[in-house]
Amino acid sequence: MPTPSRLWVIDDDRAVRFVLAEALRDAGYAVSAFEGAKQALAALADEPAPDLVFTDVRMPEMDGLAFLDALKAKRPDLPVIVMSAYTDVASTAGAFRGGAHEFLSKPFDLDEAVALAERALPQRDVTPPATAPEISNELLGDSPAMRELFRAIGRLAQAPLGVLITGETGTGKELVARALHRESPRARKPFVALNTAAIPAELLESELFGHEAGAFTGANKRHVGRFEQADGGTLFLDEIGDMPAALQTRLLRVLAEGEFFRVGGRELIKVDVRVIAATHQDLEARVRDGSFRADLLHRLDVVRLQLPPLRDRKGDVPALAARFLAQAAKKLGATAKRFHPESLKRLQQHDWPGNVRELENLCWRLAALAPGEAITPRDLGNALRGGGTNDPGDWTRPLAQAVREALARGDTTLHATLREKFDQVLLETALDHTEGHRQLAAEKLGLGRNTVTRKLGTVRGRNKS
Ligand SMILES: Nc1ncnc2c1ncn2[C@@H]1O[C@H](COP(=O)(O)OP(=O)(O)OP(=O)(O)O)[C@@H](O)[C@H]1O
Repeated sequence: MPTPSRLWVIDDDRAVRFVLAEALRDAGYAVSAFEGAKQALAALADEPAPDLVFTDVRMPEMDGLAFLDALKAKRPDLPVIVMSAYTDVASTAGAFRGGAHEFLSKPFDLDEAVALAERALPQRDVTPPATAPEISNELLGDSPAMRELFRAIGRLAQAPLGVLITGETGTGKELVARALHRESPRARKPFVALNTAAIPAELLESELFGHEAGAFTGANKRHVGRFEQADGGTLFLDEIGDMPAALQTRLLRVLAEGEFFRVGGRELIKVDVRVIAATHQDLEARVRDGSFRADLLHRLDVVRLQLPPLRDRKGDVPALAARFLAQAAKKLGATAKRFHPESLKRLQQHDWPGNVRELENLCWRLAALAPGEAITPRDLGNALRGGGTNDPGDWTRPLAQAVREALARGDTTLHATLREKFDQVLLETALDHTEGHRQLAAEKLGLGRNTVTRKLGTVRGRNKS
């Protein structure tokens, strides 16, 4: 499996940064995002250079063109895409003079940005969404529940039945869907995944069914939807419980008839797609409260696969941990570490609310940060969530100091700016922790998803206008 190209996104606007990084990740790239050019330059000293960079121009500390100069001095061949809302000749010419590969004017279409990335990465091993990097992960597990699951996958892969995969977040629902596809007669055709919760409701319909040029403001070229992309193969609809009511109705019709119109289109599109849906929600409860259609549930839920949470199969923890440490070492080009037996015991005592994903993230952090070859309980104490020191005094003291200084300067907007900063740190850290997964970030912060979306700003809308 080729390693995905590594992309950097640098923008001080957190919303742009987030949606662009997310779109590029969806396209199969490994993406790191930075809020400023300085942070990106600092990262260049510590980690291998990326394959492609997207950078904004106007940023507070160091502007994108100065960054471009600094970057080109170190890496003359690295392609850089410069993004800006200022498309005057001076800015664009400045960018190209500085060696920019492309100029992307804001607001831009995310598809356009992804297409640009594709073109800017010549002769790379193309990793379309159908073979995103996670696929190299084989499902691992020796517990009775997992063995039963593997048998079910073997049986179900051959049958053209709808499958509903349920289980808490991070339990491996997507991995199971990929395995079902890989073992099926459709294996040579695409596997296309779409996370319903990650896409704003107003864009979801065109994401699923495509649109014709001019179908709505911002639709300047034809877009082929995920259903068409998955023709002959499998469409994985994650977080199906979050699908808006109108779209549930449309999806039901398409599933029943196997044909549809693109948004704004007249041509009837016929597809042969196996739909596998997943959810961490209790869909029966959603049917009862009227937010999910019973007939859609029945159509999707021909066979149900229930994934057990990691806390119910802690026997699988050591093998998973060893696998993740080995994978991380390989990616980081370092010698593999191992867990000290005492550390393994602690791992098995932990409750794993984020399931396998939480364990995987922990292993990656430890592979990078633990000082010795054997990971000690002390290393774990620092890395395991809930095991570290969480004294609120840690951050209130510097905050009080900053407030004192700002008051001394005569600042009168302190509450608004600090509150915004507070939200920003909270949201970005949570999104980073959940790898950009909004619903999960909202849950972890004890907020509603809508609140998180509102706080993040409606940048997609802004982008399209
Ligand atoms: N049994 C397993 N063996 C190996 N890796 C696993 C297993 N289960 C999950 N993983 C890894 O854990 C991570 C999370 O898995 P995945 O994305 O499939 O979870 P999910 O249930 O779809 O999560 P969400 O509901 O948040 O979308 C992935 O990197 C996946 O490779």
